[in-house]
Amino acid sequence: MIRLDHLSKLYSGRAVVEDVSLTVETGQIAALVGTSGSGKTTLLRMINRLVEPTKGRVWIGDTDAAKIEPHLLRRRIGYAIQGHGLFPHRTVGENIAIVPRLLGWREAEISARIDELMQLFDLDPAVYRDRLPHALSGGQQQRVGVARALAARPELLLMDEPFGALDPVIRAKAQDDLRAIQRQLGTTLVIVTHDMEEAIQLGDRIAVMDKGRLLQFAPPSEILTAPATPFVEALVGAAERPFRLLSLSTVDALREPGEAPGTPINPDTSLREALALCLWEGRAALPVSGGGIVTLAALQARAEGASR
Ligand SMILES: Nc1ncnc2c1ncn2[C@@H]1O[C@H](COP(=O)(O)OP(=O)(O)OP(=O)(O)O)[C@@H](O)[C@H]1O
Repeated sequence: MIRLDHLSKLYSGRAVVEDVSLTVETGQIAALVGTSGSGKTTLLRMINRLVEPTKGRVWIGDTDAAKIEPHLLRRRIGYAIQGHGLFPHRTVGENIAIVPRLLGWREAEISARIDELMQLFDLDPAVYRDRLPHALSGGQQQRVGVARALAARPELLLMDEPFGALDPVIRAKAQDDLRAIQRQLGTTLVIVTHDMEEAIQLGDRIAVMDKGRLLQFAPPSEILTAPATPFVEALVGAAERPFRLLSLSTVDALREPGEAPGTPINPDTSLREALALCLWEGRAALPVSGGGIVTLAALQARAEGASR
């Protein structure tokens, strides 16, 4: 668990983060969103003391972060940034090994960990381990950046726009991979993003920031259906809200008994995709593999939850 307790940062008397309190439970993902300059990066960096808070405290479990030497704290907390920040003259394997080495792991253990992470991120160690970062694609470099941040099995991972530079297809894949790996490892994750879709897709909770203040901290469905302020509503995008709400659940959630013609769709299909299929193909219901149907009426009723 990580708890931010009345955290503020002032530069020359001006608050860029103002009195922010929030708790991220162990194994959950919190996504920080907000306009440029709203204080997201500053807030994130106060967690690992790359920026020292002016007021307030950061609790990592029962430990007050202010009581740990910053360099020791940063070995416990993974940190991945846009543009990955890999050392260009060290191989992929050496990059991943940096924190385990600082922590004094045995070489055999480090080597096994490099292979394990590379496989987890779909990078064949036999091919990529001894390459320099420039001999990898941007998406691969980004994955190495995240693997490196996870190398020492941190309880907490901080990510600042980690997928900002990736094209939309690779980005979607990277998000899926991150979510799967995070679930598997049980890591607590705080991620800064400009992208509301990404926040909705990844966040168990979304923190919306504006001018240094936290406007709302709630699960995506609540941010979509009950935005706390007009600003949150605008950021979520009134026109897209029904679709974003539908993207949160799968067909399984609305499956009902019945039969419908056509090729059955997978129960893991998102409600958003199911609605698109109904509309494009002019159908009132779709069959679901394994039995049952999902109806256009049920999809519309669910989407209307967003505009209430
Ligand atoms: N070291 C610093 N000295 C003075 N002002 C700073 C410093 N670091 C950040 N700021 C100011 O604090 C405000 C918040 O910056 P921050 O980078 O936290 O915002 P952000 O929400 O992450 O923005 P972006 O999405 O553009 O990265 C900005 O107005 C920025 O200019």
